[in-house]
Amino acid sequence: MPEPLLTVSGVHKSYAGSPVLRPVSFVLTPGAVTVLTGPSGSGKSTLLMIAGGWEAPDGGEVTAHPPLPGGPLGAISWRHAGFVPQSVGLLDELTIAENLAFAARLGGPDGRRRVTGLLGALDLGDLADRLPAEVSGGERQRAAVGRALAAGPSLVLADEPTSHQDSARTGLVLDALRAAADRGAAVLVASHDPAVARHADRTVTLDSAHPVHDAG
Ligand SMILES: Nc1ncnc2c1ncn2[C@@H]1O[C@H](COP(=O)(O)OP(=O)(O)OP(=O)(O)O)[C@@H](O)[C@H]1O
Repeated sequence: MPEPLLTVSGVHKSYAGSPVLRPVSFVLTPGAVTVLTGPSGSGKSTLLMIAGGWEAPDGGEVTAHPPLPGGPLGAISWRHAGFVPQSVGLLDELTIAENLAFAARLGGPDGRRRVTGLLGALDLGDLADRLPAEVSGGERQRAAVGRALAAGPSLVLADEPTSHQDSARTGLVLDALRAAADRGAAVLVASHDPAVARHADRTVTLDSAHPVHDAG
């Protein structure tokens, strides 16, 4: 069993005194896909942001071994942490291929080959030259998955990356994430989708920060 790449230890967060993430501890290991589940509002997105260093926890620690190089703002650099935001967030003025190529530039000389492979693997080959506004929501989401993987990061953080996919395309997204793990990335996927959970090597379940009380 490889050593963990990232150790999350007792991390928790509140906003305005109200807990949004209960204390959670787990490790992410190179080669493994870990699926993060939990009720809506249990803090999955918040935890992904904390894991990548884009948000600070109120307590607990996230430690990388060896330390992952930081970008100028203190988060893990995009070269090392590939992120699929729930909001997708492609650059509107660039084509689908250019969005991937832009990220791939961070990943060295294999970038162009990696982009071509990802476009094919994510069923985006015919859409490569379209702008994000000219493709569907699911296609934009798959492009965001491709962008996250294009630099060959050692850590992949994906927030609901199959929420706009049919079952066949869910399989393509899961295969792409699995391929990233197979080449040594530690992959963390937040998802409500049972198909994603079935694909997990490990599952981390968050407790509800705000339990829903039965009105009756
Ligand atoms: N900037 C913020 N200020 C205040 N509250 C916030 C902020 N960001 C998130 N929250 C709250 O924190 C809680 C956790 O949000 P988060 O998006 O992490 O949950 P989630 O598990 O990803 O939810 P979902 O499954 O619905 O996407 C929610 O109750 C949300 O309203």
